[in-house]
Amino acid sequence: MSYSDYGDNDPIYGDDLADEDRESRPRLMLMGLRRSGKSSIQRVVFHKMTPTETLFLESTSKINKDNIQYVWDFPGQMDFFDPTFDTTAIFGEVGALVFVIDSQDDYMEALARLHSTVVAAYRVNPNITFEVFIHKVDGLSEDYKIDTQRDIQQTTTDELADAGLENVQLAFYLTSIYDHSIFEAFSKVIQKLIPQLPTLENLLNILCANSGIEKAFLFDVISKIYIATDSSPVDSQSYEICSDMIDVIIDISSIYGRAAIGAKSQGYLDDQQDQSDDWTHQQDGHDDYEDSNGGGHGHSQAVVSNSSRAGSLNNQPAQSGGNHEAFSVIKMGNGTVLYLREVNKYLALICLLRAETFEKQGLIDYNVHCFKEAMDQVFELKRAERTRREMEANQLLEQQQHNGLYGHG
Ligand SMILES: Nc1nc2c(ncn2[C@@H]2O[C@H](COP(=O)(O)OP(=O)(O)OP(=O)(O)O)[C@@H](O)[C@H]2O)c(=O)[nH]1
Repeated sequence: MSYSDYGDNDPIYGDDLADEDRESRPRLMLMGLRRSGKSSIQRVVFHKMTPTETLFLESTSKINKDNIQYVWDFPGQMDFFDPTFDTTAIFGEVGALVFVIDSQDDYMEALARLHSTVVAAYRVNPNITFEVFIHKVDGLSEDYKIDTQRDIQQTTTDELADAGLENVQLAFYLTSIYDHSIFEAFSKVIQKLIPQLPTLENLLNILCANSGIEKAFLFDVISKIYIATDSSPVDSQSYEICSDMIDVIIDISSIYGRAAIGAKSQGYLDDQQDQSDDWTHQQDGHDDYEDSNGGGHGHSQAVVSNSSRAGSLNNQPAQSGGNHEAFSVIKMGNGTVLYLREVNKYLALICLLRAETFEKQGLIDYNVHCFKEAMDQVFELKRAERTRREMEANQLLEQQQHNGLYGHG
């Protein structure tokens, strides 16, 4: 198993997903014209492919169901008006439909295709959330980006209104695989599909308010998508720095190992150590996480201190007992502190706070501990609910068998 694999487990719901739950997980569908960048997005976000490696991706010829991350990549040339295409089966189960538009190309054909896709999908399943990625914006100037987004947004909503679908909501994102924008956009898309989101946001709000934390993100460590954040506005820089912290911690763990990190190491990072934009991968067959080097964290003079007990953010297999306790603090030259604590095997809490606030570290540690307990309860409730449903189904079955026996008698 490579570091980038989740195995049969789920980053949000944990290790013990029932088959039924796995089936009913929200599906995310990537659609768009040929060469718009669908496979690249999937590979970069979920499989740690480097953006430059995507240059050699072959065209997708059949639906690529990425069961682990519940993302389906559709071939660009697929024609769902073909009578053999079962729209009910395809769109019926979908949570979000992400339509990718190549902004570096003439996008008129893509807009026509987007329109027909939305109309067809909405007819089958009005609960789908429609997300439009205006993609490959790395090649556009800032002004041109804004103009393109305005034009695409206007044309699409006008055409939908003309078709009598003014109630259909579309969200638009400017994305590129060459920076954080694709991860941020995916975070927002995934969050809409998590039923526990309001509870998680509330818990994060309470944590921030009681600990003087300025911003808190709950990250899926492997994909670096954040699945929840407190309700203060997200600025891209905060997201980027927290996302880069994951790279830093994984790098340091992989270089110095758990022993050194467990003994609370301290060191200085500077920009010079971070020349490479290239992410390299290692495998040891044990761990769930992928190593990555670099990632563009350009913040000079940061003091790093880590401690990790059985942490799966490092290169060692998690120890028995499930005590996932990777913990790390980075103090930056500008007086900001980054605080990371592993919540479970897949999720990490990363907070941004002022150095003065961090003087009360005991309070923050305690509040984070309470947050982790509350998180466990939220997902425990989901498991309990599932068990209850199973018991009810079994009882119903027994009842029916019982009645059947009487009927025959
Ligand atoms: N500049 C730039 N190029 C990108 C970006 N994303 C993807 N590409 C390039 O676009 C080309 C097509 O990408 P694919 O991922 O194969 O496109 P696709 O939509 O899956 O294509 P089909 O499988 O034919 O449907 C590749 O050469 C990628 O490197 C991006 O954000 N910026």
